[in-house]
Amino acid sequence: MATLELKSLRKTYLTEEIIKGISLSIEDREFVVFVGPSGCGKSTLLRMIAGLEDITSGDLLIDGQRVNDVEPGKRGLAMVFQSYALYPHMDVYKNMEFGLKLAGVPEKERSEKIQHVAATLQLEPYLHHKPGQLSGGQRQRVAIGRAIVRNPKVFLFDEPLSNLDAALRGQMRVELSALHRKLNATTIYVTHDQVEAMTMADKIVVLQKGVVEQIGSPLELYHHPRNLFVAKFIGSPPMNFFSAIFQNGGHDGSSVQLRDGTLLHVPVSPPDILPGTKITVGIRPEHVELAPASDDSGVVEVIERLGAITLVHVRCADGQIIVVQTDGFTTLEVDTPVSLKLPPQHCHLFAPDGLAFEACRRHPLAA
Ligand SMILES: Nc1ncnc2c1ncn2[C@@H]1O[C@H](COP(=O)(O)OP(=O)(O)OP(=O)(O)O)[C@@H](O)[C@H]1O
Repeated sequence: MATLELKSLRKTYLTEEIIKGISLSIEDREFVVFVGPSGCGKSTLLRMIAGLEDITSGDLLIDGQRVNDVEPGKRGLAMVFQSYALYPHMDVYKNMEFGLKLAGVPEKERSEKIQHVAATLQLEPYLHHKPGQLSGGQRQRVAIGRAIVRNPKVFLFDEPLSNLDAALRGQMRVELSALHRKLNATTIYVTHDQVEAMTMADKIVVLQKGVVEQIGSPLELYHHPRNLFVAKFIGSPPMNFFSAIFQNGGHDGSSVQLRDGTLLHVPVSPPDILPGTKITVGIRPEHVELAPASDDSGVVEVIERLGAITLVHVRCADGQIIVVQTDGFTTLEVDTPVSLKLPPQHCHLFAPDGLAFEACRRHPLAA
């Protein structure tokens, strides 16, 4: 059982503030992913939780106890690093045994734990191999096994899959999710890869420049991004954006005019902005509708056939490229003139400060 609470955590290196007052609660057994672009502070935040970095100000609570000054080994956490950090001269068994030995666990118990974890992670055939004789995925499993044998209250993962190739990353994502279900331990996972965040997390924390941009379930972030940053960061291929002019609005929605003159009435309530304000309309590739056209308002420039789906890149009259996701059977060809339709119920509106207009519709799964 482990809950964590971060209360206004701050971290300053010399004069530069890297973590700028982060507050969040992590529930028992939750799988929380910190995601954000390189340099946003996610590893620093994880290391502060692990006790590998001092906390400049704020409180860190584990199971309700303030642990700011508790040394790393006594926090009940285990961390898995991107670099695996295995001892090269020790075999797999000894790598997993090392921490247990230090903790004074008797030999019989050590052996039982290691055998059990090795079976869980399918590492039994490699127990007497050195790390240099293992593949990247196997090494990562050893690093995870070394964390598991210590039976920590909380697992911390710092970009554990980024040294693996794409296929292995996909496989390890599934394995880690299954492992989390089996171990049921609170987990904090750092990545810059939004696909990892979307596929593994119960809760995603999107960070930028040391502040939290949004916290929510994967689908909440996908369907209801709080601002332009989250809308751009979550989703692959990313959301399309158009500039538009806000006309007027009320409780039932907002009227906006696109650059080509099209009027849209989008069912989201406007913030306090004036008619004539320049805003941004966003729509995901799977929501844009394509139709054959006789004029040259849009032309298919590139077609990416991915099997089950096809991504159609359309060049609009103003030169902007819009990506449209269609099914795998589309007969469209490059250079075909097409028109784009933006169903208003799927449009997101963002005010000049980047904040999303208040959503008055909810996606059924984005609780
Ligand atoms: N020991 C340090 N001294 C000074 N600045 C540091 C130190 N460690 C990290 N930083 C700075 O803090 C910022 C956040 O770094 P951090 O490693 O937490 O980012 P990140 O989001 O994990 O990035 P990445 O995905 O590239 O690992 C960066 O600008 C980095 O240069």
